[in-house]
Amino acid sequence: MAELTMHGHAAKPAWAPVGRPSDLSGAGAGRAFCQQVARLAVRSLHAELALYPKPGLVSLVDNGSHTDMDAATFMRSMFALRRYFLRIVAAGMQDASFHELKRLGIEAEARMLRATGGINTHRGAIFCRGLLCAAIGHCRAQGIALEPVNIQATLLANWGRELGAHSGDVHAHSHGVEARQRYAASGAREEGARGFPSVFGVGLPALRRALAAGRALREARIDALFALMAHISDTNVYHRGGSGGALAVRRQARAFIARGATAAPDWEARALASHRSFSAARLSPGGAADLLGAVCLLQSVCDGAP
Ligand SMILES: CC(C)(COP(=O)(O)OP(=O)(O)OC[C@H]1O[C@@H](n2cnc3c(N)ncnc32)[C@H](O[C@H]2O[C@H](COP(=O)(O)OP(=O)(O)OP(=O)(O)O)[C@@H](O)[C@H]2O)[C@@H]1O)[C@@H](O)C(=O)NCCC(=O)NCCS
Ligand SMILES: Nc1ncnc2[nH]cnc12
Repeated sequence: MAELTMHGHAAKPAWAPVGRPSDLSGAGAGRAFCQQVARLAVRSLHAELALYPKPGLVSLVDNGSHTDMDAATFMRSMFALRRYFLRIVAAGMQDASFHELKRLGIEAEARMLRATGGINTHRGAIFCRGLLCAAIGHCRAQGIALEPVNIQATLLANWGRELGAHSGDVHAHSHGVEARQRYAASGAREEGARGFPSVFGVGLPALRRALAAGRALREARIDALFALMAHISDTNVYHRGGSGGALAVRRQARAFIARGATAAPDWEARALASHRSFSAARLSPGGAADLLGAVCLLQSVCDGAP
């Protein structure tokens, strides 16, 4: 979205800078900004879903490792989250407390589960992208340039302390909790507590590098996904494949990257081979998929990408 290209405020936004939080309740510039970021957040959910091939993951082409959800399930979830993103950008603009963001996140999870008939499509996305939206809103309200480094710093400065202490009170028996207990694996909570270093320090740089090297957006997103798979501790992978599965995911992703990722002429065949082998083993890097979507959101907000 061209209007959101605001590196260091160099490009002119299509609306006046937001000065007053009261704009949010009316049809003013604040509301327009919230709507646009919410649209980009939903679009980032779609970008992640539409990307193919993604090892073991659901796309518009097939269901990968999943028997209980398909692209239609994700689309229903996506539409159910529109208002959440709008509200959480607005909350960030209005200096909301962590407690308020968490309340919005929990409410959004309930809406997602209603829309999908109880299937967890986007819990990780609700958490990570919700916090990013709040930080983007806060930056905007404070006149801080929408650059990745500022968004991450804003996230940590405003909600980092509570994120660090965010423990078992939401889902005491989640797959993430189980992975932590059984395998000492970190997951979404640890990512959040550190300001999503995998998004800012791994996924986004991989995507930008691929684009700078002249590759298309699709290839750049594949590179970002494999970079994330090689790097993160994905509790969804631990839940389905244990430590052996987690090791296999990292190894395959590293091998893909070592061969040049999407710069290699046969990258698509190798990504497809990973997709088939993950699907056969029921492995699903859902955490990496969520973080890839967050990368797509940041790229559209900070770089003005589609
Ligand atoms: C902090 C919470 C988000 C919860 O975290 P917790 O540690 O309790 O873990 P989970 O409940 O398991 O959910 C975490 C989801 O985050 C994704 N994820 C995994 N690893 C990482 C990672 N390293 N970094 C970032 N994100 C990660 C992952 O989401 C994807 O997996 C989903 C499928 O998961 P699951 O249902 O476990 O597995 P299935 O394969 O469906 O299992 P079967 O039943 O088929 O066997 C997939 O859809 C992706 O979304 C994890 O699921 C949370 O508790 C919390 O606080 N929430 C409310 C507050 C909130 O959102 N606030 C926002 C603003 S503060
Ligand atoms: N495309 C996808 N397939 C499976 N799990 C996911 N979690 C987030 N995106 C996903």
